[in-house]
Amino acid sequence: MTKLRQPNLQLADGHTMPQLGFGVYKLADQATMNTAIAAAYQAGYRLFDTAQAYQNEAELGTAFKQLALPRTELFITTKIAEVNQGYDNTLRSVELSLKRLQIEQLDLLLIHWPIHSQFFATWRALERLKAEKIVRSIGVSNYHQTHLDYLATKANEQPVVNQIENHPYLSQEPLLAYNRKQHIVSQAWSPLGRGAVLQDPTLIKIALKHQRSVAQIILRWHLQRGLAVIPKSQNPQRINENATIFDFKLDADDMTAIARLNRYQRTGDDPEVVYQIEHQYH
Ligand SMILES: NC(=O)C1=CN([C@@H]2O[C@H](COP(=O)(O)OP(=O)(O)OC[C@H]3O[C@@H](n4cnc5c(N)ncnc54)[C@H](OP(=O)(O)O)[C@@H]3O)[C@@H](O)[C@H]2O)C=CC1
Repeated sequence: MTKLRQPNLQLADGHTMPQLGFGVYKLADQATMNTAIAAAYQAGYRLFDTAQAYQNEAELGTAFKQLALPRTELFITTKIAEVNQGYDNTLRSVELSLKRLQIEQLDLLLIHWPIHSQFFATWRALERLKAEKIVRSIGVSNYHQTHLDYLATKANEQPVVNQIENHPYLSQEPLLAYNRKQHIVSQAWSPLGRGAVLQDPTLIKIALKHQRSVAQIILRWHLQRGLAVIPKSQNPQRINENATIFDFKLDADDMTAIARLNRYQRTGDDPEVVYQIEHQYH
């Protein structure tokens, strides 16, 4: 078995988190999940990122069990779905997530999207789950600076991770700088832009120069900016390819060229819009 040789990032709460993780969004049936998780574990991934909204926590938990992966080696993240926000709903929904995942404790629990009406109630529930050691670390996802600032006005614990959309067409440097300033680790979702950036001529040129795939160049770019990444693939060869990114380096020219590709292009929803639309109804 490939021995894990990948870095951990230090979190502000004293825990650590693998910099490379495996996203399981859209992995649906048990056979596909088992194949993907087996390939990912073999390739050295230890962090697995799911969410209540993906409706595949049960399949992920079953895959861990059927493949007999040691719990102590795994770092498991899930996220509170919009419909489960609020204090009591969050507590109840986490109990169900743990059952589906067949585990006693989560390594990281995130609020999936900033929802105005439930903002503090959901966070209070996360703080309680952390105090009760049901969750080791707590964080947020899709939070902009305004949401982080708003949360900070009443939170006892600050989030240690902000999982945000990030790829060469949406590099979000100001938000990354703000996360850093607040000692929050930025974790890139859709790190490959869901495939949208893979045909970019600049990236293809850099890939040819390093004799690597475009996906590897992008993931390496994330790592060198200090981000955590959670690429998804259901193809064992690509799963392995995406993990083979610790044995080469991009130079300053490559980093500058990739930084110039930013064009504010999202693959998913804009958190500001989600927050404001929801705000109108409360
Ligand atoms: N917090 C949030 O709101 C969100 C979090 N996420 C998380 O982030 C993870 C990753 O994001 P996701 O949206 O899936 O997008 P990614 O950027 O990881 O891209 C996944 C797509 O790229 C393809 N792909 C993967 N590797 C390669 C490769 N080496 N070469 C060519 N194509 C490749 C995959 O196809 P194939 O499977 O066929 O290889 C798939 O279509 C999710 O699984 C989820 O865990 C995602 C969205 C929102």
